[in-house]
Amino acid sequence: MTDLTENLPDNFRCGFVAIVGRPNVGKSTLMNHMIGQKISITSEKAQTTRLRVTGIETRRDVQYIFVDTPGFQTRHRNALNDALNQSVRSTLSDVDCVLFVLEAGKFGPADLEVMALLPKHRPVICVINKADQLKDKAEMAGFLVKISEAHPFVDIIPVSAKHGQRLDELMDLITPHLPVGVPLYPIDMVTDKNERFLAAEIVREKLFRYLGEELPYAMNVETEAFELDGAMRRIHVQVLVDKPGQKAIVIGKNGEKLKKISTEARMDMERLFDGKVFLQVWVKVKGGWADDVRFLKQFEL
Ligand SMILES: Nc1nc2c(ncn2[C@@H]2O[C@H](COP(=O)(O)OP(=O)(O)OP(=O)(O)O)[C@@H](O)[C@H]2O)c(=O)[nH]1
Repeated sequence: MTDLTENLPDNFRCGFVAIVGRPNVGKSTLMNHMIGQKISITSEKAQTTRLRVTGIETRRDVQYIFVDTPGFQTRHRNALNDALNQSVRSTLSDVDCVLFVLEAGKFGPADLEVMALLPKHRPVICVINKADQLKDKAEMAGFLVKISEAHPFVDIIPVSAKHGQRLDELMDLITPHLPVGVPLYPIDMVTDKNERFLAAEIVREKLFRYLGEELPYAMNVETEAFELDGAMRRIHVQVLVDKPGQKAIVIGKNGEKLKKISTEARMDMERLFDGKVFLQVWVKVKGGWADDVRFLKQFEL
């Protein structure tokens, strides 16, 4: 274990940073690039981030602890989305600095809804992402003026998360807002999420990849069991959907879709965990006739 306090500069800073913004503005991409490693999953489709993911980046005199929040939901009102919105609110009141992410040239009703959640007593930096998509410099200048009038941001910075542009500058803007103090995490740690969490994230990423537009909106993925059997990891991941029809879509004809998803997920897990994995993926309908019939399809891989 790394000694956290050895050779630390006196003015070392450490604090929590929340990343908020409407779905698809690039929050996950931004965090991944700032911590230099892929932890949180990204996708072309909106709403891929269901759980808060913490990324940690430690530099010579600062430790940033990033909290990636789910997209604020306005279109689909249900219990899950209400809970997600509540989680955004409570995250924002707990952190030292908030990054409010927008997409260059776009500032619509969904952005305003998120903006309404921004805390008054916390520093908020406006990050204008996808700056690479806006070729016209004059357009960016006008956009910056419009945004600066919308909220008392402590800073506004255009970046490109995908291309890693101006991210070091952004991190320098965050630093003074973090309190002086020792690092809360070991300096070589990039995430506090364990293998159990990562297993579900990997299955979720495959579901997004292979279901595309057919993806059931209210899907939830959880690791139900995670056991070490010698050097082998035995992992059970459960996919919860709303309706029996959605279950059939996830499984596919003759179970082929789920088999493909499970196989690829297992291979990724074996690479990530550096060992053999026995993976079972279960699809379950919540709240319907199938609630008690837990089992639908099971694959031994
Ligand atoms: N051109 C361009 N595309 C980007 C940039 N940053 C992110 N993207 C793309 O935007 C899409 C959404 O990115 P995500 O990081 O998944 O967005 P998110 O805000 O975390 O999305 P949710 O999980 O739905 O809230 C992906 O296709 C990214 O590749 C950027 O700087 N430039």
